[in-house]
Amino acid sequence: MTAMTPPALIPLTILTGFLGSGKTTLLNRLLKDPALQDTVVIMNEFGEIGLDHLLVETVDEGMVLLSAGCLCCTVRGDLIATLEDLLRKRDNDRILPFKRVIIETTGLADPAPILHAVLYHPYLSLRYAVEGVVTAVDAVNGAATLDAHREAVKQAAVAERIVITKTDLVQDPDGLVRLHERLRQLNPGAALLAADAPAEAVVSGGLFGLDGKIGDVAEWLKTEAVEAAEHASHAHQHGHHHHPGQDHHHHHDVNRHDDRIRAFCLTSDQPVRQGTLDMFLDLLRSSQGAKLLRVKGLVALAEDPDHPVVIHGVQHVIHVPAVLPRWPSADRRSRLVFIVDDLERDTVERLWNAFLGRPAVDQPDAAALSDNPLSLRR
Ligand SMILES: Nc1nc2c(ncn2[C@@H]2O[C@H](COP(=O)(O)OP(=O)(O)OP(=O)(O)O)[C@@H](O)[C@H]2O)c(=O)[nH]1
Repeated sequence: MTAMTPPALIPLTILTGFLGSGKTTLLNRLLKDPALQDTVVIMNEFGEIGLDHLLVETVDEGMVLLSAGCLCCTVRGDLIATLEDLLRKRDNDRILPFKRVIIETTGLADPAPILHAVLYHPYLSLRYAVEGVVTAVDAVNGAATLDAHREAVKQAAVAERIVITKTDLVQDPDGLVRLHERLRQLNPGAALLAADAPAEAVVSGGLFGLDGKIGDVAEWLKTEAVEAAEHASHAHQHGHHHHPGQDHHHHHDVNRHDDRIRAFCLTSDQPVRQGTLDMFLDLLRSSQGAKLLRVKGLVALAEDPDHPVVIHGVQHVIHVPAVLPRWPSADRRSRLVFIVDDLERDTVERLWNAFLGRPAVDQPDAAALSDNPLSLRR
């Protein structure tokens, strides 16, 4: 290998889910699957996984080898330090050249900062390819947990994939259908998987493939699903308007936590100038950063419309991880998918329209907004 060859990216999956949602049980199954050989699992403490029957040997303090060829380590210092330490040991041949990392978060963790820490670390981002967030949701207690804990709602909202666990214990099939609907509404872009889904389906699906090449961007973006959910929710609200009192239980399902989190998609048929896009994203993240749980996009730049740029953001950082050699499909609209917390679609849309030079009547234009971003606040 010459110094010029960048090392292959190591896929990294963040596994989250509320306390008792079944993360560890899921992980235990995944680690026995030959498809996930040479995986490193990072967790908070070994006690969690019930390793005894899988344990082969202790490799190092805080690191053990499991029978299926996986390494398991605990977080030492912070997560960044642990991920750096793993790379160092791997590069020095002190541990097997692991091919994948799974981070199991504690049940109360907000996965966004973890994602943020890895995605935007100057060195880690060159070595690890984030495959996304997988959230375990309990089929029996999931709805009650979402009602009671905002953290659980956020975990489901930012997931790329949601695994529904404990379906074998379900006694109310309608309740399970409602849970599915609720999760679809909360996070229309996420794949909903059964607890026995193939290991590969649970851990993979990120923007980058194992070879470090860009993967299926349309699959990653899920624009259609987000747009369809928006239309459905719009029609639903209008339906309610005209028929008050009908379909009442449906509304009761959607509580305040869910209501504050939204997924929506903004598009432009016209290519966007690079400077305009930069200013839009900059203003958005500086004024609303904490509320941006995820931002994903594919944008045609006016300067080079044949090579769309991929946009990825978590909270205050939005970046361009890749420029594509071509459009993934005939749909050449620029599109940005947002998952936001406590932020109105309208606020973001007005900003987007203003920068695209299509302000609605009585709305400030881009120049006015750049001078005074606060004018967006209602
Ligand atoms: N019947 C059944 N029980 C399950 C399933 N998944 C998990 N459980 C049980 O649910 C309980 C909690 O599961 P864990 O896997 O420990 O959940 P966790 O999310 O790791 O829990 P914490 O680490 O405490 O946050 C355990 O008693 C599991 O045996 C499932 O699919 N079916």
